[in-house]
Amino acid sequence: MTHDDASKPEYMRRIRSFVLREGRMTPAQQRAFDEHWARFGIDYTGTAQDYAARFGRQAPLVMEIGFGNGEALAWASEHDQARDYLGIEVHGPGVGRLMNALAARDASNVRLYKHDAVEVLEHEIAPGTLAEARIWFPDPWHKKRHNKRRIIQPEFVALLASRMAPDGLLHLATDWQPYAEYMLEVMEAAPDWRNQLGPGQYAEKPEWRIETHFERRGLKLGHGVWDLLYRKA
Ligand SMILES: C[S@@+](CC[C@H](N)C(=O)[O-])C[C@H]1O[C@@H](n2cnc3c(N)ncnc32)[C@H](O)[C@@H]1O
Repeated sequence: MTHDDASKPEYMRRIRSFVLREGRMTPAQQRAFDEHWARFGIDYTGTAQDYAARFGRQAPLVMEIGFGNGEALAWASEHDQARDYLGIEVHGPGVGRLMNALAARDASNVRLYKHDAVEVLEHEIAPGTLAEARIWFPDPWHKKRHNKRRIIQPEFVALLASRMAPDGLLHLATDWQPYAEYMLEVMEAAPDWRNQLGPGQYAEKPEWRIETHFERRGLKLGHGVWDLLYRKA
C-alpha cells in the first residue's frame, strides 16, 4: 500500500465497483481503438485535465459513469450539442462500440475514458467542473456481503459533489429496488446534495434518459425502474 492509499477513506482504498471480464473485442471494436481513440479517448494520467481545451470551447460538461455499450450516451450527446459529454467506462468492448457510433456521426462533443471512474474523479476532474453527472443502472451487487462494492456510497457521493459546479445535477437510475432504497438512504443523508423532488422522493423518468441495455434486461425480468435526481446543495 502506498502512502497515498493509506490516507484515503476506506471505500476509496479497497473497493472496486466492477470486475473486469474483458470479453474479446470484435474486429470492429478493435479497429475503433486503432482508428478513433486519438480523437475520442483520454488516456488516464492521474493529473487534472483542462476539458475546455480538449473540446476547444467553454461549454457545460455532462459526465456519465459506467455507460456500458454507450447507446444512451450516444443518443444524449447527439441531441444536446450545446453541452460536452465525458463518458467513463472500464469495459473495452463497450468503449469501442461507442467510438464507432460517435465516428459515424462525426461527434465533436464527446470524450471517453477507459478507466475506473473513482480514480478519474479523484485525480483528473478538478473541483467545480461538472454541470451534470449520470450513473444509470450501476452494478447492483445483489448479495449482502457484496453490497459494499456498490459505487453509490457516502464517501463516493461526497467526492462527486466536490467535482460538481454550483447547482450541478446528479441523476441515478436502477432497476433493483433494494439498491434504489439504498441510493435514497445514502443521498438523503449526504450533506452536499438535496433531492430535487423533495425529501425522500423518487423522480419520474426524465426524457433525456433513453432505455438502456441493462434497463431492458431488468424490465424483462419484471423489475421496476427508479430514477433519483439531486442538486448539489
Ligand atoms: C450494469 S452495467 C450498466 C451499463 C449501462 N449504464 C446500461 O444501463 O446499460 C454497469 C457498468 O458500469 C461499469 N462500471 C462499474 N464500475 C465502474 C467504475 N468504477 N468506473 C467505470 N465504469 C464502471 C461496468 O463496467 C458496467 O459496464
